[in-house]
Amino acid sequence: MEVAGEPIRVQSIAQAGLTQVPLQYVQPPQHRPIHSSSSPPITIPVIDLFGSDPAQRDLVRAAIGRACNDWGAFHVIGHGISTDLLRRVKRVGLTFFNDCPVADKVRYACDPTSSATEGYGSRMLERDDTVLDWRDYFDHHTLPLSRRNPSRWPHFPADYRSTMAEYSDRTGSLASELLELISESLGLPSRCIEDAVGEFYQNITISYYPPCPQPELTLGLQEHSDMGAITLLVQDEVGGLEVLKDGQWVKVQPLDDDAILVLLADQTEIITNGKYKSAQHRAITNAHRARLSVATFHDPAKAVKISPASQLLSKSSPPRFRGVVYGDYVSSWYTKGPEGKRNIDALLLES
Ligand SMILES: O=C(O)CCC(=O)C(=O)O
Ligand SMILES: [Fe+2]
Repeated sequence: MEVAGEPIRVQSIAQAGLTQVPLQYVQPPQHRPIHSSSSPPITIPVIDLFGSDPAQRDLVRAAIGRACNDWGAFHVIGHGISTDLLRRVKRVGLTFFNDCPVADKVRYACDPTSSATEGYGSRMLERDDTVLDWRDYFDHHTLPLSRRNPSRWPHFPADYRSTMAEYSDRTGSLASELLELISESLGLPSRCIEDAVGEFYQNITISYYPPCPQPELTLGLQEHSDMGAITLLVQDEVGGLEVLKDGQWVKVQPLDDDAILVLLADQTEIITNGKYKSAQHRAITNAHRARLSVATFHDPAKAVKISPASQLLSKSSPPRFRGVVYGDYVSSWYTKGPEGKRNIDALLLES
């Protein structure tokens, strides 16, 4: 089932045909998903970017402002990334997980002794005592170009590396355009958030959630908000992502192939002084079908200090967060665990 000495991959457990999940994957009752059809009948906003048509910019900016305010998450269409590329990125990911033998996959294993290293893995946190996610992943370091080394990515299928590189370039530009619109929606200069973040450190994580014999006891990915500035996410048609809205978990229904989900992440919440909140989300599992998602994270460099934008501060609007060096934020996230939004909450100043 496993190559000797290699950490367990969830896909191998799923393929062993167990009827019960191993205990390490069983969530405590308060974190178990409620598997019912009673998800609130509300859906995440869908915003058409109209291919960046300047004539539509006012309209788009206003829609983005509302979605950031109400949800911290929204779908975009009309974003200029071709449906063909979105399909290809999901297809190469799925082909790697489904069709590459385990012995080949583990050649790309990430370093299990430290967090966020590039490659094929399963555990997210450094702590040993946490409940494990029902998920395997492949993490790619994609931007800046000095970090990008496609020889560390799967060689199979043949177009894997070129597809990921193309997708990285396209999502990097889209993230930049979205941060401009988000800044403008708060009356800030277009480059305000991007200037605070600095050059993007982009990572792309393909998550693979095998079918799970006990979906009611497990989570594919525990509840968290992403730690960087902005995440762009595509998922296949299976579904399983949920976003927390006013204390309720709302299913993010997969849309047509061309929609991309935008999730505001913690550094944007800090830079906007809490005017926009990062989206808390999680992935649930199902008993029947494997699910795939591709998350593209845009983060500051580790040395960058993030603080609320000065333009948003005044006597009547004091800073709500302490400034933080991004590398320290990341270390604390991986050692303490996300537990919802505990890491950003720890930076809140008394008001
Ligand atoms: O699989 C998903 O839909 C969510 C993935 C995610 O939240 C993440 O990788 O941070
Ligand atoms: Fe996430």
